[in-house]
Amino acid sequence: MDHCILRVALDTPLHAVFDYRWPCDAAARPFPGQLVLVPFGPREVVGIIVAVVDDTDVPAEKLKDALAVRSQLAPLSDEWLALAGFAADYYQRPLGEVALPGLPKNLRVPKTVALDRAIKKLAKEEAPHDPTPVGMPTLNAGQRAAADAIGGAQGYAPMLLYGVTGSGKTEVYLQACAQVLAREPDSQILILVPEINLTPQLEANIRARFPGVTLATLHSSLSEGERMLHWLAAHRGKARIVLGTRLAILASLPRLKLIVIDEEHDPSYKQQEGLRYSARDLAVWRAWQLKIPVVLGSATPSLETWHHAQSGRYRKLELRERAVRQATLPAVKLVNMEHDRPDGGVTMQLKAALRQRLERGEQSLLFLNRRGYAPVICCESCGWVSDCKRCTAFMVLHKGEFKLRCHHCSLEMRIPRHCPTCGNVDLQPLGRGTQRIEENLREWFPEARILRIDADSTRKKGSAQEAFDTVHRGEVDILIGTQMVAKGHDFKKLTLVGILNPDTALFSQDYRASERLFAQLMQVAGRAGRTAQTDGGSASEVLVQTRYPQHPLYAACVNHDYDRFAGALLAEREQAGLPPYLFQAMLRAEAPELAKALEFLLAARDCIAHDGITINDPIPMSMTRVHNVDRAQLLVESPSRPVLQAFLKEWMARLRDMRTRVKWSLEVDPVDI
Ligand SMILES: Nc1ncnc2c1ncn2[C@@H]1O[C@H](COP(=O)(O)OP(=O)(O)OP(=O)(O)O)[C@@H](O)[C@H]1O
Ligand SMILES: [Zn+2]
Repeated sequence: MDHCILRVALDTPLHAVFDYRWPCDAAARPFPGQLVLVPFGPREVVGIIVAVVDDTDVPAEKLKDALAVRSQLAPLSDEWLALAGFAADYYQRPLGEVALPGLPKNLRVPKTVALDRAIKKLAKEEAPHDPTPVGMPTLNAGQRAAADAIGGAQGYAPMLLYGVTGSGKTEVYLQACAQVLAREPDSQILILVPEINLTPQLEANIRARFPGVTLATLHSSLSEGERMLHWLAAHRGKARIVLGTRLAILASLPRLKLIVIDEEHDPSYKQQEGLRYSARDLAVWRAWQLKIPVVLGSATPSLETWHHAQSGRYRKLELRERAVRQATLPAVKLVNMEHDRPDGGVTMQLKAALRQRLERGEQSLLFLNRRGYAPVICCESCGWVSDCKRCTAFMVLHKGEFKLRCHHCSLEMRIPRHCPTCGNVDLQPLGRGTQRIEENLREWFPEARILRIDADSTRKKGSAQEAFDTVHRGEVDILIGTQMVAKGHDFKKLTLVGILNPDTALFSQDYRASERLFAQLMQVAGRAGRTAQTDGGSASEVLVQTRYPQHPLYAACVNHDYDRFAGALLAEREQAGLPPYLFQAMLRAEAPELAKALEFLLAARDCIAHDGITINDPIPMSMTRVHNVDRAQLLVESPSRPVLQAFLKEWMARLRDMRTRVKWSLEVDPVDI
């Protein structure tokens, strides 16, 4: 028998593809995109065939045989391989490290039991496809125009759906989907949401509207069995709508015809470890590659997207009003904490507003982006504070569990009974987290039904969903939560939002902080007043507690004036030479001692000529130490993306050759500076 050479991408940090021999006749060669089981060191691993060739430079005695080709699975398409290839190139990672983690775990194991079972199960479920939507509401003129623009778009068409909170962007997506599904019987649509908690609401909407359409979801809380089935349904073209979080951008979708990115401004679209990709940016590339439309929806678009919309690169579709008749944007009011001094974190004015809502049976939401009871405890007699011994951070008080916990390295300890340095027994919590506000609320409003939603209260699988359902059913009077409650949710009975302590972000050294704060405030404010007021109901309002009521960011919030605020920020960025007018990459280094990390970064800076590139000085990261390692960073900038990309490629090759024990990584288009 003859043989061929399979060139295989494997999930390893090595920047290479690996050749294997595969005995077969010329007519029965495997295809690129097929999965293959190969020996790799002492293990057997699954890789992706990227090419099938006749010869290899690997000497015959070293060349190993591939063990099995997964012929029961159709090959991943050339387009999918190109997408993974682009992501690998752009983010400077090996192809296998990008492509393989995008596949369900059960596909990447030596045994095929799970795969075979899933294939059988899917074959049994063959359902007729009927794209006819049911119960579609009548759209208002703005929604209609937007839905037609999206549904009717042909070829590569990036669009920004810029619609105020509650303007009914979801309906626009659904109607656009209906048009695409009706026009192209085989088509697939990918819808991304930033956060897993937003999937159930949208999933229910989609199922209700398209009962004859197969929907697959892809997010991190699926079991491996479910993930395999859903992934396979997408890969085989059976799932017509795929709804997922950022990882779904790498789903195999052979007949993809439309991509929707909801809440496109959300930082969760950026993966913050390993392959640090932006699902939004990859979505736009994927649309360009496939020559299909892509919609980015938001009430507070990212400045990158806004910039493209202003320059005409993206088409701007606008929804200026709330979708529900008589629902209006809430009145945003600033409460000056210098005059109305908060007691227990809440001002008199906000307390009165809460009481009024309670009396009327309406819901309120308090937003505080800090979980735990108090961010730190201290000794008032000697000044001791609860530092984490492993991080540049405080140990947060979790009173109910009698624990101090570091939110960065997860170190836990019992709350000390007395000060570790002076023995004083009177240790005080400083500042407030959501748990402490919850405790205060229960004291002030003993009759109210109070619910806290944050990462701590929703640890158990399914508990977040349960909590949100409770709110939707109207069984909560006051909801207190972190950014988890701020996004996308359509709370129908909410008429008051209180924002407790937003000021700290005003003085951050990260130039993106104000963009983020503004978006967050507008988003959380947007949860209020989403339905028409019945007679006697309260007008919806948002109270922002601040010490800086003069700050222009708050003025923009009061006026719901995203346009002007974004315009001003963009002008500032242009003047200061910052993204989106400049392109960046961040090299980070970690070592047990800061000096070693800085030393590596200095060597990295000096190891290469860099025309057209600015390399800044290495600096310690603002949170320098995490889990006993010190971290430093080096920012690289260029006004030209291609110039930066070419430089990074060469630079990374040099760094990989450099012998160092320092752990380093590169982030392209960093979001946290
Ligand atoms: N044409 C319509 N007629 C009546 N109600 C509508 C219409 N379109 C949307 N709605 C309702 O308006 C509410 C807000 O819609 P949706 O949640 O889609 O807003 P959104 O634009 O996504 O807001 P956000 O940016 O805050 O997430 C929903 O309750 C929805 O059912
Ligand atoms: Zn720590």
